[in-house]
Amino acid sequence: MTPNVAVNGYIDQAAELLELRPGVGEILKINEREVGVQLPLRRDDGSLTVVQGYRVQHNGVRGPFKGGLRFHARADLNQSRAFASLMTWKAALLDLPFGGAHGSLLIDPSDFSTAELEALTRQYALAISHIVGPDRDVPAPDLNTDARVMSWFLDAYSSRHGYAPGVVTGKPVSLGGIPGRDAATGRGVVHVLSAAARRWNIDLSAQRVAIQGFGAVGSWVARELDARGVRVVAVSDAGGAVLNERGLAVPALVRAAEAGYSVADAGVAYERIAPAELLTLDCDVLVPAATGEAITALNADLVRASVIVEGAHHPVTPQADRILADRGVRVVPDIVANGGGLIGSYVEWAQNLHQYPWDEQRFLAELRIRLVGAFGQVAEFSEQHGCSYRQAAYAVAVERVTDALRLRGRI
Ligand SMILES: NC(=O)c1ccc[n+]([C@@H]2O[C@H](COP(=O)([O-])OP(=O)(O)OC[C@H]3O[C@@H](n4cnc5c(N)ncnc54)[C@H](O)[C@@H]3O)[C@@H](O)[C@H]2O)c1
Repeated sequence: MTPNVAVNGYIDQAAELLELRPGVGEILKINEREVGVQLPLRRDDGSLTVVQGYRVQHNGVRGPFKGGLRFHARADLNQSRAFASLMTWKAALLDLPFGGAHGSLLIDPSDFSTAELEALTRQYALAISHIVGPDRDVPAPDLNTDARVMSWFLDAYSSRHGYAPGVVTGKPVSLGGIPGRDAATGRGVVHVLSAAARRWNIDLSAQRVAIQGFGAVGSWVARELDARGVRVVAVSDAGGAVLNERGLAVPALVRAAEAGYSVADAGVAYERIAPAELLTLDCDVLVPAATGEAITALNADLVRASVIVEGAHHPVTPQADRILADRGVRVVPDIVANGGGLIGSYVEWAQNLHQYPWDEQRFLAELRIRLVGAFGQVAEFSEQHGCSYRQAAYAVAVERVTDALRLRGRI
């Protein structure tokens, strides 16, 4: 099942829970705009090539579109459709004034020089400059894109439209980015896990946590848990996985990852396990923070954690979701759990619009308040309607977007 089909299935469930009138569910699934661009590039060796790019804008009734831009050879339009829709629901759930968007350039960035990537980014920015802007659509880094790519995008856009730092987020701090953004998603996952533990009367300090993925999200989940004295017993990355029942020395693993090593080669005497094994370890809390569709119908029966907090996008397939629900495993869905990055984008965009910088402490407070608030709303809806947290999260979000559509007279 593609992520797009999965997200549309969740919208159908929300429409049913909210008893929306026929036809509304279909309107919630369509994209307002899908733009394809073909970018000719003269390569460093003088040869010519053409690169395909997309920008998908899902639903903008609650604010400008917002969403990632990725460079990936296997990125496609369907993937962008799913991520754009997911972003609409995440923004609505967190009550941020954005709609969802997503874009991609279909390249393997390792095949291109820095100068070629810069030229492509600038061309892409100009090719879609009529549909982006601080009050239209605000791209952000995603897979294989970063603050440098956002700076090129900002510069190309500004050359045509004037100074507009709010056209992208995820910028360097000196160009209007915010300190603390890198850590926001991982820290946010831990705020949500803490709120869940409080609600379910779980003593977090007694839990054993396993984290799949040790990148921007997973490593910050580990750091934040470690700082709170919670035992991280296993972590993995694409190169391997390590386990220690007594708890891993997170700072040593972070140092190894920052130096470019796998956690499995960190030089610490831990038991090595296969990365796939981490998902079915004997632990209390599992944080999938690497790839989509990590937990499927094939391994959901084997998961031994009693709580899963989705750090990655769509790490649990709908079939796996049903198996886990039947087994009583609690799943905190991605649209609330990994919303910290989007809150960071919102704060960056807001400070760019006002030209009034936020300090890190103010941002961190906003992060906690919004995530804990959204988690509470999801939990209440779930308890009132006897539905899963995922169904509740989508229902709360769908209700907000539907309200905006109704008030604007569109439905
Ligand atoms: N960075 C953010 O702010 C953010 C926000 C929301 C959601 N997400 C999602 O979270 C996930 C992780 O994002 P990130 O920014 O940390 O990416 P990243 O590229 O920084 O890190 C990914 C990590 O996963 C590891 N990995 C890859 N395949 C693996 C496998 N099969 N088994 C174990 N580990 C594996 C990589 O080695 C790396 O450690 C993605 O799904 C992303 O879309 C990220």
